[in-house]
Amino acid sequence: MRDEVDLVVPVKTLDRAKTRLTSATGGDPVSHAALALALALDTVSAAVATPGVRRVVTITSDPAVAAEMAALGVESLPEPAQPGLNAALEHGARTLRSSRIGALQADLPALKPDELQAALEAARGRRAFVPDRQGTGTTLLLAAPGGELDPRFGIGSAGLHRLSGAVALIGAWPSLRCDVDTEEDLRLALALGLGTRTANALPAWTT
Ligand SMILES: Nc1nc2c(ncn2[C@@H]2O[C@H](COP(=O)(O)OP(=O)(O)OP(=O)(O)O)[C@@H](O)[C@H]2O)c(=O)[nH]1
Ligand SMILES: C=C(OP(=O)(O)O)C(=O)O
Repeated sequence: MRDEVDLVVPVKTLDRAKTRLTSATGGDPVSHAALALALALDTVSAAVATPGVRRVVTITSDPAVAAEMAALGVESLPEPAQPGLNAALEHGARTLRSSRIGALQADLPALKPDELQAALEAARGRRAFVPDRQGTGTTLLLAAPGGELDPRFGIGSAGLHRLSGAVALIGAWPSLRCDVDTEEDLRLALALGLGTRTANALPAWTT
């Protein structure tokens, strides 16, 4: 039987999301929100297309994000009363009660389903994580089957996940490791091949 996983994807409200990318869209809030939404939609579309992913649920209190996700057939849960990324992920994991749960960041616009699939298989049933391309952050965290997610996202999360006993998965998965926080990240993701929504929302300087 295939070892399938349910993924929780956290998405901030668009007016607060991706502040380090603000300059990329010249400070225009409408273009910025469109880019932040496109990053999340391309990430989630790739996750949905991954054979080992059974279900994807976003955690967001932004109705515009929830509506766009619903159009992809993806359910959204509102954020819990406790603020913060890890609280949102814990809430999602508790609500889903999946046999195997994972957390995927929502800013992977070049994500390729075959790379996500390869990482899921490399975990081989262990609690595991994929570091971002710099090796300091985390793009994917997987619980062991039946186990807790125990998310420790935030500054230096790769080290924190390692210290908490999760296995670091390092493979030739550039699209899975290329989270987009800055203009430089966006250029790298562009070179890897962006999803269509992000490609359409790109600022003028990329063309
Ligand atoms: N639901 C929810 N998602 C969050 C929260 N904080 C961060 N995220 C999401 O977690 C992922 C990783 O966060 P970051 O890479 O720091 O993204 P960000 O906070 O939008 O970007 P910056 O403002 O530049 O820090 C992104 O998908 C965010 O949307 C939160 O409090 N709630
Ligand atoms: C929250 C995280 O993302 P970033 O470092 O991209 O803000 C993380 O990697 O834990």
